[in-house]
Amino acid sequence: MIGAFKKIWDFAGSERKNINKSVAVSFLNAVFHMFEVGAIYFIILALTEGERGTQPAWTALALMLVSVIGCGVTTSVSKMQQTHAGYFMAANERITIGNRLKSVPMGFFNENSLGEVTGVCTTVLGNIESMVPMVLVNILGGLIGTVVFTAMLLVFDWRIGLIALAGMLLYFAVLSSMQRRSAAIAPDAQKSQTELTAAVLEYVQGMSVVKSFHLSGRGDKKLQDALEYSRRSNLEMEELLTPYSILQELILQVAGTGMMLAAVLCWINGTQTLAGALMSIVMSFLVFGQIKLFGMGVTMLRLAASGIDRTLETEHMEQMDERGEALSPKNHEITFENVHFLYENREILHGISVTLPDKTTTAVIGPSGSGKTTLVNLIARFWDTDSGCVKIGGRDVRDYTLESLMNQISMVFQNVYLFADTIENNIKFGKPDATHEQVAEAARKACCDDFIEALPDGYQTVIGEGGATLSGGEKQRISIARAMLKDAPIVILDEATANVDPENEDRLQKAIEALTRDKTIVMIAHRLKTVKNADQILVVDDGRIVQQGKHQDLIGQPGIYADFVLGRREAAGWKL
Ligand SMILES: Nc1ncnc2c1ncn2[C@@H]1O[C@H](COP(=O)(O)OP(=O)(O)OP(=O)(O)O)[C@@H](O)[C@H]1O
Repeated sequence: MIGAFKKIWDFAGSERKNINKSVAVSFLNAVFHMFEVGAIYFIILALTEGERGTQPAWTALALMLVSVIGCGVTTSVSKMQQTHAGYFMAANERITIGNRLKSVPMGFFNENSLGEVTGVCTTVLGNIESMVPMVLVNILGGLIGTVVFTAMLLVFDWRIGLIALAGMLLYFAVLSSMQRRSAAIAPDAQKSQTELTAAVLEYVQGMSVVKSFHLSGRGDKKLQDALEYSRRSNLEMEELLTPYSILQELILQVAGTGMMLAAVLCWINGTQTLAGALMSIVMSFLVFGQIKLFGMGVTMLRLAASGIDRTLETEHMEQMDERGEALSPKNHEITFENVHFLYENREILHGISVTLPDKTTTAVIGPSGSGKTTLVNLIARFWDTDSGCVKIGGRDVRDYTLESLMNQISMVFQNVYLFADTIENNIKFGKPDATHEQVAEAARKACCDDFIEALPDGYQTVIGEGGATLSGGEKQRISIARAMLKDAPIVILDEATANVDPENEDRLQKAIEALTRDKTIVMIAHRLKTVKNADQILVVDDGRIVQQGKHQDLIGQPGIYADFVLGRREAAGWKL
């Protein structure tokens, strides 16, 4: 238990002071509860000793008032501190995880870990948020209450106090055995929760495929398995805990009944006054109420601790080596020096060496799966090379901090992701301090101002998650406006052709031309026109650059390029 406490304490970080305050205030709360006991004692005394008059009632009333007001104030202050501590503890951890995610290699997301991280950020941290501060207050408050009431009972009548003590020790013994056994399965219960979140997430994201293939019932096998796993592990937990809970309740009932019987017997044989006997009976209820509070806290402590373990596991995500400095190179020439790259154990790029001169356009072409995307993604350190290096302005990309590297690069993907936020904020994403005028200017250059202004709320229109409420071409142009506003000296572009109608395509082309003026451009090109106009064409095949040069050089050579252009070879996604 000490270990679990320490875990929570370490995890609380800067929120420790609020937890401290909350515990201190709940100690005060226990003190105010004592006033209640005092009030009951005065009343019992007055009733049993035949004291007439209103004095005992007034004293009891005064004590009750102090107790009620004190308890009310301390409970609300303690709850506020708990809510604050819980909320910020979880929020800070979510931010830490978010920051770490920015510098994990993209391979991390390959292994299906995204659902797991989502599960931790939602379910697990949600539990920690609501549970952790309450756990500490319950345990400490319950322990203090138990010790104080037992001590009072022992002073009051040691025989009845001993029965309470025996009941308490038995209760603790059962609790500790329950803890040991539940420790073994609590991590499994946590794991089943995160797996369920991951499965639900994947199911919802893939809903269009599920629907189009009429797969409901079969296509959701993963979800069914996750539900079954969650059901099984929760049931297992309940099956384990229920007998213990019954046994604990039984012990308290038997000890309580024993205390009552002892109180009556002591009164009958004249070794205890009637007031003393009645008071012992009242105290038996109070002391066991505090023990229950403690027991509940300890049960939750185990769950909270394993939730923290699960959360901390995500902090072990592989981080990209961050030895970099904040650099801003004078020129933006990109060089690949003998680059080898592997996905897991499969080598995809086999010793690529090439230079992309400053302020020129390089078109990368090649068959599907040849390694084009992998190659350009190495520039932005989506991955790190396995040997060799990529340089910008003569410096290895690993010499840059991720932030200063990303300041040099704008990326426009085919699959645009827009956030469920206003159009203005989506455009401002790469430059949050941009003014509205700058946003509108970027939108104008990206040829998307007309459709934005036609929307009822213009730039303040909130778009659906992933840009769901916009057409493919509109999303593309917003992402170009975003890159335009960022105005980075290197632009990496996956030229969009799919699902864009001719009118949109024309606008899209104009937007791209505006974006790429005077920049170093690397473009995975799909349009012959773009390829023809490029300063340099790289033909990638099976992870190697097999041809390099301008259109007029390559068209005359036998090889993939001429085959593509002259239609002798299938050119997926090309618009010739
Ligand atoms: N994240 C990944 N994990 C493992 N293998 C991958 C990953 N991404 C791509 N690959 C593999 O690496 C090879 C090169 O993929 P890449 O996406 O770079 O090709 P591409 O030329 O861009 O293809 P396309 O034109 O179809 O987009 C392919 O065989 C692909 O299966």
